[in-house]
Amino acid sequence: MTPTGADDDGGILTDPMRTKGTAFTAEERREHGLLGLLPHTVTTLDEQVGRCWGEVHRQATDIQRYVYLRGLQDRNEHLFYSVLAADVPTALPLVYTPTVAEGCRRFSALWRRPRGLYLAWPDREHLAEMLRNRPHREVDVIVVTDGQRILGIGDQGVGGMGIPVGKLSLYTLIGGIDPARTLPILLDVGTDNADLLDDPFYLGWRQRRIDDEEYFAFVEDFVAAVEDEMPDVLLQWEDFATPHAAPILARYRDRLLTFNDDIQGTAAVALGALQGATDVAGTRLADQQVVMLGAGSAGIGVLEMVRQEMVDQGLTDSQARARCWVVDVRGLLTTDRDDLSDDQRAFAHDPADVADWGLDGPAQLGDVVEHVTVGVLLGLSTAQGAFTEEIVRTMAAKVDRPIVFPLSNPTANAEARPADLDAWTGGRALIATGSPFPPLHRDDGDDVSVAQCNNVYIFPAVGLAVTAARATRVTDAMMRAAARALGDASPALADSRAPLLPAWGEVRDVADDIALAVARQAVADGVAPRASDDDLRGRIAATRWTPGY
Ligand SMILES: NC(=O)C1=CN([C@@H]2O[C@H](COP(=O)(O)OP(=O)(O)OC[C@H]3O[C@@H](n4cnc5c(N)ncnc54)[C@H](O)[C@@H]3O)[C@@H](O)[C@H]2O)C=CC1
Ligand SMILES: CC(=O)C(=O)O
Ligand SMILES: [Mg+2]
Repeated sequence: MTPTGADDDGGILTDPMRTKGTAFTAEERREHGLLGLLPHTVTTLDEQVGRCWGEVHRQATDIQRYVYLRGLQDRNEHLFYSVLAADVPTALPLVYTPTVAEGCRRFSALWRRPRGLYLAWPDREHLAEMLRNRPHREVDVIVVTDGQRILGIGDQGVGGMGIPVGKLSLYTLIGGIDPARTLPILLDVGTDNADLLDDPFYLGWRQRRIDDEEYFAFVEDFVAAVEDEMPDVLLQWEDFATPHAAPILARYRDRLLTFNDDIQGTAAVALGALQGATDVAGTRLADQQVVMLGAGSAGIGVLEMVRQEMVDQGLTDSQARARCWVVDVRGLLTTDRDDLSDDQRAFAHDPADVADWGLDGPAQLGDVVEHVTVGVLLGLSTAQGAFTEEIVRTMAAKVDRPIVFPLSNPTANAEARPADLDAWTGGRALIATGSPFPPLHRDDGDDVSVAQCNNVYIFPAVGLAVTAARATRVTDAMMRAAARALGDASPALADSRAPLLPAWGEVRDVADDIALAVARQAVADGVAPRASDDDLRGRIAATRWTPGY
């Protein structure tokens, strides 16, 4: 509906980027022809925020809170971001993991309004036209998924769109990217989820996924169309299945401004958290045996950065690899397996390394923990409860401060619950999780927060950095710089009882610090124009969008 007042400016009341809702003043109501279209009382933004939080809390379930907040985002973006900013720790689990998983599962049933672009395979001849139909001309950041591996809940088809939408709202909340300059994209290439194919209300292209030859050709056409339409945009790949994620990154990382969040963002946050953890443990990463449960793109991506860090700390490449152990659904990665990709094979052990363990079949996680003095146990496996009491107690019997990160999302997929890890290790475990968990209770009555080791600490800051610095590529060194800057901000460095990662209340300031480190590295790597630290700081501040009328 367009108001028809004397100075009608084309629907300011219903434009989510410009509306103030009940906060339009009496003068503004007259000026824009809104008189009579709103209830009499003029409210402040703070009052609106209070009213909205009241509504959020009155909802019966988290998925209802998610639906309410998504609706608010579609109605009034300034108010939506003001609401999130007013209570980040409460808001984050509602717009992101774990609730967003349910939002993706029920995407078709919950459909309200369009947001972003749906690029479906049957429309592949019209990619350029579809990109030109984007709601906002100038775009700084795209998050794209094909919905095949959404968090740890598998193929959600078109419902995967919940993830780009959620991630981009955090680009704005934490990284200060103008919401009108963000674009969520869903590549709809079908789904292999039988429930969705049978669902009469499924809104995506109701076919099985296309084959790999067609798939990679479609992705190439998509990238080419993005290059034509938005040559400077940051293109973030999100929640692609492992067989597609690494090849896509390898193909495009030197061609445009792009990164894979699950591979590189996860690696950077994990390394940042490990910096605090090893400091508290009084060791170096290079002195640890590191076990990764899960050999998907996330697990291998993290280990690759762990390997680089160990080499930086003085190990040779082969010494570093020898300290990394990867266990997947079949067992330990060993060089005699014929089901490994090149990325996985790079972390496979010689079967001779485990020959004297006396095993009948492949070594499992329990075997590795029994025969190796494991200091760091990481989980990116989607396997709920895989860090069992026996495994954790065995590990904790050999090291003073076991570092245990169950990183799979959403909450139900976590490899262990922090309270259990804490109990099994007598409070010695240094813990970080992928999704939020309640704080740990201490005997002295204190509650200690559990760090949420999630790539949300990284991607908004990287987006802010490349936008501010006008970078043209995302280099490995830039992701390492992000990890170091995050690690430097670990509260555990100053207080060994504190969480391994900064509190959500500080996350925007930390994002500024990470962005400066990343931008500086972009300049050093020659992928951004020369600029002094002061220039970069100024540009980061100028890029930052904050909500308000
Ligand atoms: N905390 C964070 O920031 C992030 C967390 N993740 C989480 O990581 C998880 C994995 O993601 P991807 O690597 O893309 O998935 P993926 O499905 O490609 O890989 C899963 C891996 O775990 C292994 N696995 C599955 N069940 C297992 C079991 N019972 N025992 C041992 N290994 C098992 C599989 O063999 C495979 O190697 C997801 O839950 C995702 O939400 C991913 C990115 C970021
Ligand atoms: C956090 C994230 O990117 C994931 O679980 O896939
Ligand atoms: Mg992801």
